[in-house]
Amino acid sequence: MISNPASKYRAFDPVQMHDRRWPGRTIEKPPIWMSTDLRDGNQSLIDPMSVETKLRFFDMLVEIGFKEIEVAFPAASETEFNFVRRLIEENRIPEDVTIEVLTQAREDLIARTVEAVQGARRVIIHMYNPVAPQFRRIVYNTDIAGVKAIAEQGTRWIRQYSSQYPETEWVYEYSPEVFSGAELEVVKEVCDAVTAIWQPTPENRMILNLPATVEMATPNVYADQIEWMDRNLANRESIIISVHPHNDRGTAVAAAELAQMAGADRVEGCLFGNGERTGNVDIVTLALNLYSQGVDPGLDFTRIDTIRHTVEEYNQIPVHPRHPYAGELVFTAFSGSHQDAIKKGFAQRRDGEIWELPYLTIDPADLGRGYEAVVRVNSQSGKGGVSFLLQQQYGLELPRRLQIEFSRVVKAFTDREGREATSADIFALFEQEYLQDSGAYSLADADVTIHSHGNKGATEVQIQFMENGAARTVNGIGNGTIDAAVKALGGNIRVIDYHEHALGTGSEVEAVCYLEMQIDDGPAMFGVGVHRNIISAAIKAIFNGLNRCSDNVTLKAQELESA
Ligand SMILES: CC(=O)SCCNC(=O)CCNC(=O)[C@H](O)C(C)(C)COP(=O)(O)OP(=O)(O)OC[C@H]1O[C@@H](n2cnc3c(N)ncnc32)[C@H](O)[C@@H]1OP(=O)(O)O
Ligand SMILES: CC(C)C(=O)C(=O)O
Repeated sequence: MISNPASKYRAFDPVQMHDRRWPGRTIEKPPIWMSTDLRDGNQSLIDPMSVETKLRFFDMLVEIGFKEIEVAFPAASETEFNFVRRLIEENRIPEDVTIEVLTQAREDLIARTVEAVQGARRVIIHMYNPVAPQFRRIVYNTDIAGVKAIAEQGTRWIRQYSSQYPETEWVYEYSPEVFSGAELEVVKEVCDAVTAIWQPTPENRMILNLPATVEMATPNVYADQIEWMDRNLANRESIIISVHPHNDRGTAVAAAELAQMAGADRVEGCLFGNGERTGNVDIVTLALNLYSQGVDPGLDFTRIDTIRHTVEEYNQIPVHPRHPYAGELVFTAFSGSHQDAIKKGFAQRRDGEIWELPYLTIDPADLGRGYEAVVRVNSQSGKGGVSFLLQQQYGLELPRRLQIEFSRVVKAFTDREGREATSADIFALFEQEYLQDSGAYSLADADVTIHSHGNKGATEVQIQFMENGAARTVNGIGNGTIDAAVKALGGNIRVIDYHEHALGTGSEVEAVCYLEMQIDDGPAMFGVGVHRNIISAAIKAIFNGLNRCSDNVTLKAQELESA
C-alpha cells in the first residue's frame, strides 16, 4: 500500500440533493425479485454451468418463488443457447414465471438472442451498453452522443427482431452499464431516449435497470442516485426502476435496501451473493431481512440448508459459515454470555409471541434449522450453554448451582482437549461425574416405611449399601425419605438443596434427583440420581454425592443391631 492513497485514488463525488426523501422511508413490501444466478452468477464461475445443472438450478429458483429469472446470455455460447431452447421446448417455464435474456447492443447478438427465446410465452429482453465516462473513454473511444446512439440503435434492433414473434409478450429492459459511476444527467438523457423509442405505457411498462456494476461509494450515495432518477426520469409511470448492486465495497445489501427506499421497484441479484468479483447482491439476505421485519418476502427459504448445499454444488463455491441467515454458524453461540441470554430467552418464550430471542434475529426453525446448533460449547462457554445442551438434548434441567459446578468440569475438558465439547461429550462427562454407581459407596437396596402417627407422620428408611467393599445396613427415621436416609447414614450429611423432575415420557419415564449436600464442614457439592422410582433416585443421589466427596468422608452411620 502507498503512504498517500490520495495520490492514486479519489473520493466519490456526492450527489447534490438537499431534499432527499429516502432517509425517512421504510420498506413495507418486497420488491419484484429477479434472480440472475443463471446469467451474472454463471458468467462469474470458473466453470460455467452445464445445461443439466442450469435446468436443475432453474427448477430450484422456481420452487423458491422467483417470478423473473435471467436464464442466459444466449448469444454467448451453444450451452447458453441450448439451455434456453430446452426450457422452452420442454415446457419447463411455469405460466407465472418470466424468463429474461441478456444481450449487448449488437445486431448479430440481438438476432441470436431473439432466436433463442422463440416460442416463449413472455420474455424480458435485456440490453446493456456502458455509458459511464470511464467506459466512453477507455472502452468505446466515444462521447455521450456515441453511447446514446448505441443504446438507441440497440433498442430499435430489439423492437425490429422481437416484432417478428408477436405471439410472445415482450418486456424490454435496458441497463446503462456502470450507472453507479456515470453522470446522472447523461444516464437520464440515454434512458429517456431509449424510453422514447420503446414507448412503454403504464399498462406495458419497461424496466430501466440502474446497476452498480461496480460499487464505488457508500450506499447512501447509491440511494441518492436512485432517488434522483426516480424524480427525473421521463414517463416514470411507465417505468419499473430496477437495481442491480454489486458488492465491491461489501455494502450491496445496504445499497439495495436504501435504493428501495429511494424508489426502486425491482432488485436483481443472486442467491448467497454469487456473481462477478465480490458478487451480486445477495437475495437471500435481502429477503430474510424483510422477513425479520415482519414483511413476507414472497420467497421461500424454509429449506435453507438444502438450498445452500445445492447452490454450493452448482456454483462450486462454498457459502461462508458466517453468511447471514444461511451460514453453518450464524445461529450458533459459543460464548458464555450469549448462551446464557439465549437459554433464558428460550425458557421465557411462549408460542405465538413476537420473536424476541436475544442474539437470534429470526427463529432458526423458520428456515428449517433445529435448535441443536444454536448453542455449541468450547472454552469460551459458560454454564448457560452447557445446561442448555443437556436440557435440549437429554432433558436434564440442572439447578443453577449444579450448572455452575458442572460447567467447571466441562471447562476443564475444553481447556485440556483444546476443542469444542459436543453434546455427546458433555453428556459423557455428566454421566462420568454424576451417574456412575462405582466408588467407595454403592447402594444395594432400600426399604421405606411410612408411619402415620396421627398428623405427625414419620418416614423410616432402611438402607443396605457397600462401603469400601464391606456390606452395611443402616436405619433412620425422619420427616421424609431424604431426612430419614441422611439420619440413617449418620446425620453428618447436611442437605442444602433438592430438585427433582421426570425424565422421558410414557412407560419409559424415570425420575432424576439433584441433591446438594455438605458433609461435616466440607465443601457443598451435588449428587445426582436417576431411577424409575423417585425414592430410589433420591437415595442414589445421596450415594453419588458421597462418592464425589468420599476422600473427605467418614460416615457416622450406626450399624443396625440386626445387621
Ligand atoms: C456487467 C456485465 O455483466 S455485462 C455482461 C457481460 N457478460 C458477458 O460478456 C458474458 C458473455 N459474453 C460473451 O460470451 C462474449 O463477450 C460475446 C460472445 C457476447 C461477444 O464476444 P466478442 O464478439 O468476442 O466481443 P467481446 O466480448 O470481446 O466484446 C468486445 C466488443 O464488443 C463491444 N461491446 C461490449 N459491450 C457492448 C455492448 N453492451 N453493446 C455494444 N457493444 C458492446 C466492445 O466495445 C468491443 O467492441 P470492439 O471489438 O469493436 O472493440
Ligand atoms: C448487464 C448489467 C446489468 C450488469 O450485469 C451489470 O451492470 O453489472
